[in-house]
Amino acid sequence: MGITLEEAQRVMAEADLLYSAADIAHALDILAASITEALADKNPLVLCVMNGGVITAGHLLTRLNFPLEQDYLHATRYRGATSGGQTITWLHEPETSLAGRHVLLVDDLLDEGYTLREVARWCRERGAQTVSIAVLADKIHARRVDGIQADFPALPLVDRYVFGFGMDYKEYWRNANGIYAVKGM
Ligand SMILES: O=P(O)(O)OC[C@H]1O[C@H](OP(=O)(O)OP(=O)(O)O)[C@H](O)[C@@H]1O
Ligand code: HPA
Repeated sequence: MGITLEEAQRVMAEADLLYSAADIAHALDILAASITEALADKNPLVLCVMNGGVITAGHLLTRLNFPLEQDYLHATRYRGATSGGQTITWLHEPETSLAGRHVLLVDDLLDEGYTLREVARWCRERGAQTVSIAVLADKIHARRVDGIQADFPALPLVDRYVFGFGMDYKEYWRNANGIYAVKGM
């Protein structure tokens, strides 16, 4: 599953930049304003969906200037591959009780939707009063499963395989400070 350093370097050298760091910062400002309007008086529990959600959650949280609690979960479908099955693997459940809470899930990407649909269902099953979803990137295609959409999408994405700002190409380049599309994918 791993790739060589040379492949990682080649993928970056050949990639198309879709959104720069400045584009993302601007989109996150707007996203934070929408979330503030909806949740500022709701004492929300913000759950970062690891791993991909970590950078978006970090940048978003510093823009939310109201009382909230924060925790994380790790649910994965792709596990370092570039295509995933329909089964979600839980690697970590949040410690904080969800009962009666307004839960905001924060992730990098809504693609086919299996991951966040399952995570949202799991949160409701544990008694969350409401579950809303914030994503940095909302991929536009017809493969989205029924019953899932982002309440707070920051940026629309073309139907290509992307990396950066939390999203990985075979576990590399989550650290890229922008959103890039892999050449030919
Ligand atoms: O909408 P979907 O088609 O389900 O795909 C989106 C999910 O896939 C990625 O996670 P991944 O399973 O790669 O786990 P990771 O965050 O640990 O990389 C991403 O962070 C989303 O959670
Ligand atoms: O395009 C993608 N990039 C990275 N991770 C992903 N998980 C689902 N789709 C993607």
